[in-house]
Amino acid sequence: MTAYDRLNSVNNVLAPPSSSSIVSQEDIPQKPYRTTVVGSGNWGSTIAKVVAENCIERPQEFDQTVRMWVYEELINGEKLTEIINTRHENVKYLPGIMLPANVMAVPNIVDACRGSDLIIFNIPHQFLSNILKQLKGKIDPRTRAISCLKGLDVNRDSCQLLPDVIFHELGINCGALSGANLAPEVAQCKWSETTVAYRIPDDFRGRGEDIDKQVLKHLFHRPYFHVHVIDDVSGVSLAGALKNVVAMAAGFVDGLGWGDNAKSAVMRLGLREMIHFANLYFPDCEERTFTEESAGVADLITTCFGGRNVRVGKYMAKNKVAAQEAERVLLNGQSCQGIFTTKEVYEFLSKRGTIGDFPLFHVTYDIIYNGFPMEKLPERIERSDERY
Ligand SMILES: NC(=O)c1ccc[n+]([C@@H]2O[C@H](COP(=O)([O-])OP(=O)(O)OC[C@H]3O[C@@H](n4cnc5c(N)ncnc54)[C@H](O)[C@@H]3O)[C@@H](O)[C@H]2O)c1
Ligand SMILES: O=P(O)(O)OC[C@H](O)CO
Repeated sequence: MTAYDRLNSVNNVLAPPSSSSIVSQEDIPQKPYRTTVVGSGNWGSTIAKVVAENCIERPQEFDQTVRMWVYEELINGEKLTEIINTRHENVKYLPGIMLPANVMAVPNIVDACRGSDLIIFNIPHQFLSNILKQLKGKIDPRTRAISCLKGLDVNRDSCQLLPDVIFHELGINCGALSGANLAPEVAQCKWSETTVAYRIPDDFRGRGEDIDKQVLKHLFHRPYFHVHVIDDVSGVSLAGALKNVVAMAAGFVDGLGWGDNAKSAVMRLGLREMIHFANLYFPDCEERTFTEESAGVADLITTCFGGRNVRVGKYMAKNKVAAQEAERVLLNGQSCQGIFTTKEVYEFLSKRGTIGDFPLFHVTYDIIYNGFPMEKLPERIERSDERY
């Protein structure tokens, strides 16, 4: 039985080898590209599964083993890495889904990334700086990266997009993957789209020698996961981060039982503020990424209907509890990024004196962090809506 047959007998998700799997001689690397996924949460494990399926299908292009860095923890006395490597299931963060046997869980971050041609970062963004500290100085600068994170890096003086943070800390070119992608649906091979953004770096080594857009498409595209590759790394990253703030507000409206019209109003203004934020602070973003790509409006819609952020917001409204309590009760260790991003966005905009231009972002912050009554959300939006 080949590796291909073995994987398919478990997951039944592989496309039969076809002419579309054939790559031109020029694009076949001398040594198949090695890939690492840094992160093994709900989305980290799902992306590892997607990538591992493609590695099996494309043995000339990709090394068969996909290393997945796992933040080690004990589950009923057993190491999570051992569970994944023997039972091929991430029982804590993606239960009920078989991972391909070529996903190899690795507990040491440096070992997981050593010799990789492409590192796919996929962790909750509050852990990124610590991860990058451990990798700094240990990664070959010819390595390339993709960030699947949805978040921002805000400190006293700046707001940075996460692919830029990865580039600054590790010196490696980094693109982004983001879209309307609720992990449990993608993990079950339910059809969806995503956006991959990548800019070819100045030191590109050539076809068959380096990661390019075709390589990324071959690595991420599945019959159930359609990839559109574009250049706008900033737009893809920023949209993925800001939609989580809007989803929190959509959750409040859900929890208050205000209905779909109210939720649509929140989403409309949210999209407007996302684009306004991009225009003010990241003018290299393309507006059409927000309005036409899966990473933009489609992600906003899915996240406001079925994501963890909206569920946390809803639970807060229904049960009158703090965001962190809702996250703890609902998510079993998974992370609600909107709690962090709402604060980071508020702090950044306040320092620049522009928070008044962002009434939805502002009131969402006040509800989560200052106990502002969520029933008064419409007043805050209405008053400020005429400012731009
Ligand atoms: N889950 C989804 O549906 C989904 C879809 C698209 C994008 N995303 C984005 O992908 C990123 C990763 O999300 P996720 O769903 O995989 O994670 P998650 O919410 O499931 O978070 C849990 C992960 O955090 C890890 N972790 C816990 N403590 C840690 C520590 N101290 N240091 C490092 N790691 C630690 C856990 O091991 C686990 O892998 C986020 O930016 C998220 O917004 C998520
Ligand atoms: O579950 P959420 O709210 O973190 O959203 C997950 C994805 O970002 C949706 O695309």
